[in-house]
Amino acid sequence: MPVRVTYNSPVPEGKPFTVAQLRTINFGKLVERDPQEAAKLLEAGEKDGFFYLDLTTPASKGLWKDYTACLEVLKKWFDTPLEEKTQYAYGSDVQGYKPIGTQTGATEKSKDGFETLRIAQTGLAWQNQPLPAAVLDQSTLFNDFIDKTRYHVIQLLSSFSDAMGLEGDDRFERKHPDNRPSHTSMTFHRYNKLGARDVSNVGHNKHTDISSIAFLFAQQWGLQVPSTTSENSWDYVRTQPGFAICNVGDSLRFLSGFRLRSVLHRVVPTVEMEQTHRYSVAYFTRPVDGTTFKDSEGRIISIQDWFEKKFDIYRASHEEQRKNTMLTGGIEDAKARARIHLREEIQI
Ligand SMILES: O=C(O)CCC(=O)C(=O)O
Ligand SMILES: [Fe+2]
Repeated sequence: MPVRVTYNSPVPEGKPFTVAQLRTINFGKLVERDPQEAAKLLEAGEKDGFFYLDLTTPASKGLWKDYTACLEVLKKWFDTPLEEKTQYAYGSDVQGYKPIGTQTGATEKSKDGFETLRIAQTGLAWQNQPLPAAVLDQSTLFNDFIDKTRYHVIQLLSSFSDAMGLEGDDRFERKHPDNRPSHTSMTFHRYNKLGARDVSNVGHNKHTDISSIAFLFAQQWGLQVPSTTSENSWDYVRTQPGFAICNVGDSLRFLSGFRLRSVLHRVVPTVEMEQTHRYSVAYFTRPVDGTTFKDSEGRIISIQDWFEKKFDIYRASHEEQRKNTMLTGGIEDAKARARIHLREEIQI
């Protein structure tokens, strides 16, 4: 029986849709080093690869509030003319502006439907690729937001290490020291509403993330993960205020010897996006430069190489993307897909 709900639907009224049921991890309990919560985190990492992180306790230091304040700044900035925004398009995949349509879209032959402003880990201070004044004028706010998000991610990495019994240099957080360069980046996305993009610009094609952990703030429908039950069908990920949506990326999958799951996901236009832009903010945490691991093609590869190859694949044609395991990490077969433990059928 469909469940009655009170929130908006991603699809036109009366049409059914399915929602992935993810585990929720309490950040406060991880900080207290509660072994049961760390075990639950490990289970979420092994089985689903995606989980909610409850940021509503004091342990989160007001992170959600910082996110909403930064988002307001970016919403205004995204509304400035394209010529203004392209001044910040440095061709970098960690810093500055990316216009719409540079990657493949969610449907065959389409291009992506989102623009981004990226802030590299130390990017607020970069003189050679400066960020827009709107961001630099609020650098304390943005620095706080990045630092607090990072604090959460390092805790997650440390809790994964605890739950897996890792010691010394094998611990995941040890691959992410603050004082070494990395390709970590805070990324603000705007998925343009229908009138503000070409119809051939469609969402964000299926992929796994390069990151060790991707830490997502979103308040609107659009994100999907593969359905547990049928090939080629997808479940929506529900957003909840005060909760981040976290996922394991390729780097952590590889560093964990394939024990943790890096899950396929994509973003599709929703009914809301006929009228309204969709915004999401992702902190893509990447191990420091020089970190190596065995990838899904069996090669020993550095994080910088994986990063470059993966971005080439994000930009390649759909046909090119199908030629190897880089885009999806080789996890598209039915067995690998059928892991997220429950789903809910909904009709509004
Ligand atoms: O916008 C989202 O909800 C997810 C974005 C995403 O998957 C990505 O940028 O890698
Ligand atoms: Fe992603």
